[in-house]
Amino acid sequence: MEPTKDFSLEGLTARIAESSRTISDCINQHSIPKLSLDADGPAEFPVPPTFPAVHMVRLALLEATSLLHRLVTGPSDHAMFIAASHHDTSTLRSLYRFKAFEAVPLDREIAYADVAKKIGLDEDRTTRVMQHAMTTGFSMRRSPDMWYIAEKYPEWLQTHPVDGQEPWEQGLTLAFGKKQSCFEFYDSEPEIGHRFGLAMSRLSRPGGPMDAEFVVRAFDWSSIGDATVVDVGGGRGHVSRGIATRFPNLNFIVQDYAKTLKPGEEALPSDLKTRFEFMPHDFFEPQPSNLSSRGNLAFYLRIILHDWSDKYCTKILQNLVTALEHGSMVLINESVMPPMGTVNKFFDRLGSQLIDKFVQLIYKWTKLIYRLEQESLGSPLRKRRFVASTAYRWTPFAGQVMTCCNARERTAAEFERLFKAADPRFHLVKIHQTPGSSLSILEVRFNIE
Ligand SMILES: C[S@@+](CC[C@H](N)C(=O)[O-])C[C@H]1O[C@@H](n2cnc3c(N)ncnc32)[C@H](O)[C@@H]1O
Repeated sequence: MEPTKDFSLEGLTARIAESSRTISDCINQHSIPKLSLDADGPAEFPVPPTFPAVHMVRLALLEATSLLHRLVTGPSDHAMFIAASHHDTSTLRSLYRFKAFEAVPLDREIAYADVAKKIGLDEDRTTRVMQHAMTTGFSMRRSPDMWYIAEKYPEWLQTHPVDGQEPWEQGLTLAFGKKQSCFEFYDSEPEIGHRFGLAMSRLSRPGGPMDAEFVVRAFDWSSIGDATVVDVGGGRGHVSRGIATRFPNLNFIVQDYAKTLKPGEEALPSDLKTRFEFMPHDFFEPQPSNLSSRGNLAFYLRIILHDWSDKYCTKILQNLVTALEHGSMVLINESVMPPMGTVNKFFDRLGSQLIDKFVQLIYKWTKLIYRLEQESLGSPLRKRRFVASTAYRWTPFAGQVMTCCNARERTAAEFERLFKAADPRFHLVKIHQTPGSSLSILEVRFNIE
């Protein structure tokens, strides 16, 4: 479906009607569960990926509905809603903090007064907070994996107009009065740290936006031969486990904070125990000098660099160098942002990993890839086969890492610059992308052009 050109009320509504019909027809003809917001309705868009054309239509429908909403709202009300949208997140946070989601049964209605009693808050404010949350579409029937929302970020910007690239230069510092990186904060607040660990594993769940299965498919892990993969900042080792079960030639060292590693080590299935080591290691320290005695090493960093500013990413990369040999492989598993304006407007602004899977198809079909490569990489890299992984620029993560970590999501060109700044011997060889994954694998080799 061609990008929307007619932004009039009539043009957008006609497009919405047409797209809706296509989706309904597909659902009816193939006995697919109907779209529904009921508690027992499908949790995700129910049309399977085997109907890629319908997913493109869905993308067009989301774009048109989002534009229609903006059109009808009008610029000044739209700006006002954006300015007030932090109340949406703050009410959800309140509900999360008081475990209100757990207090609402799945199978029956409950009075506000009873929720208030369960969570230990007064009825009036419980009611108001819940009602506000419900206006955002929350049915109050699921417990969300909440991310920290740095409401204090605008205040930070106002008082700190120069970016020192330090990880504590963000909203959390103002909100909690502690000059800490968000990871030091999680480490000092066990309950929140635990929640973050759970959220990370959940994002990688089967069918989730960062399904670990994509890691297995994006890259031919058998190509690195008999090797030990060092999963730097590997959390509970959940992603390494997925790779290990498919590639028996690989052993794994999972590095992270001791507290983070512990539940992963305890949950490791017995058949993987001989192939895994959980090694507490701070990635701001050089890799242990005895690591090279482990034979062929490959380093793997998944969703690590996006948590840090360039200054700190440079240190993380430089700390690998003591353990690298000529030709060593460093695999960076991250979102690679496409340039602004090259994607569907809905995703430019809002982002959604759910639809991302189909955008690869759009790229293929519309030959956008070549343009993207040229625009994002510039002439020296033009001949290489780079494929932008994510179709959206402003992901929830881009906002999250900016406001909570003083960090950033990066384009392919920004990654390339980062590798060179860390050490000119790092060479970005290829960006591996699997349709469906919101993350790419950037294959970096040490000292090999
Ligand atoms: C965004 S999570 C990614 C976890 C895992 N790689 C994944 O893909 O799910 C970032 C991880 O970096 C870890 N981390 C943060 N600072 C660290 C440090 N200085 N040294 C080692 N690990 C660190 C965190 O504990 C967390 O597990």
